[in-house]
Amino acid sequence: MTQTTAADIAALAERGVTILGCGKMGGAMLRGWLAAGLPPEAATVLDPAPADWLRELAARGLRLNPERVEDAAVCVLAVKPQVMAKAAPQVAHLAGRGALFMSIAAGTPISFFESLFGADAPIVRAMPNTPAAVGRGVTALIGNAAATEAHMRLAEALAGAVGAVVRLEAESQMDAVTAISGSGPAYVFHMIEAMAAAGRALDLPDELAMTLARQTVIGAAELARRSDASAEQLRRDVTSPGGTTAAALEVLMAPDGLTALMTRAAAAAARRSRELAG
Ligand SMILES: NC(=O)c1ccc[n+]([C@@H]2O[C@H](COP(=O)([O-])OP(=O)(O)OC[C@H]3O[C@@H](n4cnc5c(N)ncnc54)[C@H](O)[C@@H]3O)[C@@H](O)[C@H]2O)c1
Ligand code: PRO
Repeated sequence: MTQTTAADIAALAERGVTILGCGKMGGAMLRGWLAAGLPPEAATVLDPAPADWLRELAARGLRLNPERVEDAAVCVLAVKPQVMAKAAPQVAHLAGRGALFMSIAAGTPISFFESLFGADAPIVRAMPNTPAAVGRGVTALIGNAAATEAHMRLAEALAGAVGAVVRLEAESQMDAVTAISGSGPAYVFHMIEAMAAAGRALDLPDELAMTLARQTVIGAAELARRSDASAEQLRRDVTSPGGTTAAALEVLMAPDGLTALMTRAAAAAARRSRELAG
């Protein structure tokens, strides 16, 4: 894991960061960088349908859809995998300026970007997640052969400004990473929905069921964050022998319970990630 320093952000601010596609994920990362001290004028956004908050930031110095981007320390590629081939050529010239390319697109392999930008261009493939918007993301990354240790540190500085960072040993791990941490926040949000639905099935009113489910997930996550105890120990701490939790866990931890279901779900996500590679 890497910690981002104010000096890292200052270095990025010098040559700027360009974001190609600033929707949910690119936007979440940009929010985190701005909160970490990146000045708006150091950010350039290329997006044909920018959100209102980006237009507002443009009034405070952010460069929005300039005719041409002259330079960037880092160019973040954050469009959907399906539009990458159409969108990425507009920043290909930055390879000649020594920019580091950082793709967050699911499924899209480094080789795809090498064919666009050249194998000499430093390219980092990263998989962040949306809690980056509140500085609680986790990003896994790996570089191509042209990415030096300095490039990797730069990518880690950017990702580290919005949460934890892990370096992968092989690009082949990326499909599994995407299935666990990239898509994972959606599983947790669905857990809130599922718990609320279970509460309604037990005759709780809608709003009360949702409040209890949401606050329970928030509280459990915060406890997991602050505690040194393992997830297993934290689970045991809730579970009185012969009590209510034990009764529920007998269902959830059955051979066809949550682990089996989660394993199937993550396998489906990893399969889809491999398919997106084309
Ligand atoms: N959403 C997530 O949780 C998440 C997590 C990790 C990685 N990713 C990856 O991030 C990328 C973006 O996903 P998202 O969820 O933010 O999607 P999104 O649709 O919210 O954002 C994509 C943005 O790209 C813009 N765009 C479309 N065509 C463009 C073009 N030609 N040039 C520039 N911009 C263009 C769109 O206007 C939009 O704002 C995807 O590749 C996805 O795999 C997403
Ligand atoms: N969102 C993207 C998707 O669903 C990638 C991980 C999270 O494809």
